Amino acid sequence: MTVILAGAINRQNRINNITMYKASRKNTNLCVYYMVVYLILSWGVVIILRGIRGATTVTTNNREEIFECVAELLAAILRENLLNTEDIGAVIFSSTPDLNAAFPAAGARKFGWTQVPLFGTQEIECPDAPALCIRVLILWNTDLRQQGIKNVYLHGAASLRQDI
Ligand SMILES: O=C(O)C(=O)C[C@]1(C(=O)O)C=C[C@@H](O)C=C1
Repeated sequence: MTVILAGAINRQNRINNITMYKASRKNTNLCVYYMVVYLILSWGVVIILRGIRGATTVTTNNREEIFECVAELLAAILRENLLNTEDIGAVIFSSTPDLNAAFPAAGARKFGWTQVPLFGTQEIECPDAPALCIRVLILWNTDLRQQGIKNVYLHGAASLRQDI
C-alpha cells in the first residue's frame, strides 16, 4: 500500500515539474519576443542631451525690457526647434555685467517655464563683445543630431556666431 502511494506521489511530482518547466519556457519565450519587438520599434531612436544656443541684446538695463527680450528669444528658439518644454533638462542664462535690473530666469518663468530648471550667471566683461547681452544655453533631450539644432541670435547678438 505504502509503495503504491509513494509511486503515485512521485508520478504527480514529475508531472508538476514538467508543467512548471513548460510554463517557465513559455515566459522566457514571451520575454524574448517582447525584447525583440521593443528593439525593432526603438531602432534608430536614440535620445541624447544636446545644447541649443541663443543670445539677444536689450537697449537699456530695464526689468520689463529684459523680460520681453527673454520671452522673444525663448519663443524664437521654441519655434525654430519645435521644442516640447517637457524635454528640457535645464536652462542656463548669462547676462553681461551691465545688466542687473532683472534675472533672465525670472523672465523665463514669466514666459511660462515654471517647471524647467533655470540658472543664471554673469558673462565675463569682454571689450569687443556686444553690451547689454543675454545669452542662453538650453539642454534638450532630443533624437536630433547636432546639425539639426537651430541656434537663435537676435538683435545686437546676431553678429556673434555667423558660422552657426
Ligand atoms: O555664442 C555666444 O553668445 C558668444 O558670444 C560666443 C562664445 C563663443 O566663443 O563660443 C563666447 C562667449 C560666450 O560665453 C559663449 C560663446
